[in-house]
Amino acid sequence: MAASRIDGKAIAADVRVNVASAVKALPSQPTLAVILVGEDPASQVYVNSKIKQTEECGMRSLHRVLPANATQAEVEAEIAALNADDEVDGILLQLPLPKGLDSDAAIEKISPDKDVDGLTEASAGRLVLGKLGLRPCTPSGCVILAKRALGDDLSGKHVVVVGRSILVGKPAALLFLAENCTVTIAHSRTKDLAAVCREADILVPAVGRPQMLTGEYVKAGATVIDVGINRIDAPERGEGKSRLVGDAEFSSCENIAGHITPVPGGVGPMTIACLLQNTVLAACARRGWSVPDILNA
Ligand SMILES: Nc1nc(=O)c2c([nH]1)NC[C@@H]1CN(c3ccc(C(=O)N[C@@H](CCC(=O)O)C(=O)O)cc3)C=[N+]21
Repeated sequence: MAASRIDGKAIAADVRVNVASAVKALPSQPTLAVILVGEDPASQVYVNSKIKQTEECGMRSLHRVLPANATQAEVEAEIAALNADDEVDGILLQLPLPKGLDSDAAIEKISPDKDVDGLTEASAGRLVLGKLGLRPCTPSGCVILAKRALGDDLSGKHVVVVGRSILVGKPAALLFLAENCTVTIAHSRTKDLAAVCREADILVPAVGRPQMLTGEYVKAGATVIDVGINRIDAPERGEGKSRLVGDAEFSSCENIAGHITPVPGGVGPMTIACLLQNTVLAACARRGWSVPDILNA
């Protein structure tokens, strides 16, 4: 029997509706600042959709564009100015930066209070220590999707995260651990990866290899939350055409899994929804407002 699809697009829209109601309940409008360095077309598309969705949720958005040949000091000066601007609640530095710039060093300049991507050392430390803080967006989206499929209580579920990246794999493992899951982090050196993956109640492929995890990696009835967004050639659609696929091979996994996220329309839209939610949370923490109930659900 085919797995039921977890509709990330619809669930992200639900999250944004909640964010918009939360914004209405606040004393004033939160502001998200997005810094784009260079003219990478894919980054421009992402940034534009972040700006559009920020405004649709009733928040202010600031857009800072630096040329591709900007220096490290210029990028960091822009961050410093936004840190110092009391109107700004969240700062997002669009990644990747052009070659020659040090993104780790730049991210570290973002005030942890405004770190809506959850990527600074302070945010990572708070996550590890179980302290209040801003959580990385893609992993938060994965937890929300798993809860929509399985219910809010994930305790005791065996989660296998495949991939140990700083951006996704590691923080996803920690967020599922905070939900009282039993967590395994598998990676390129894991022995008999398929057998490890077949132990998973919730399988989270986050390796960046198109369609690597086939149905053989999935336990019958398991939930697959596919983090991969890979663009591959699609000659069947015509010369030079491409399409997006996940790290899981959808057609074979769909026959075995109980629930599965599609790509596109799965984790991707949740990343931006969680960014908007983080902006509200950052505004509340910075300004001493209580978090509207609708976001505590
Ligand atoms: N500081 C920073 N924070 C980020 O969160 C960040 C970043 N830099 N740089 C780039 C990556 C990528 N990313 C995506 C967000 C949404 C979709 C998304 O909504 N994708 C759609 C498909 C979009 C399409 O059709 O191309 C989907 O999966 O359905 C994808 C990718 C955020 N990133």
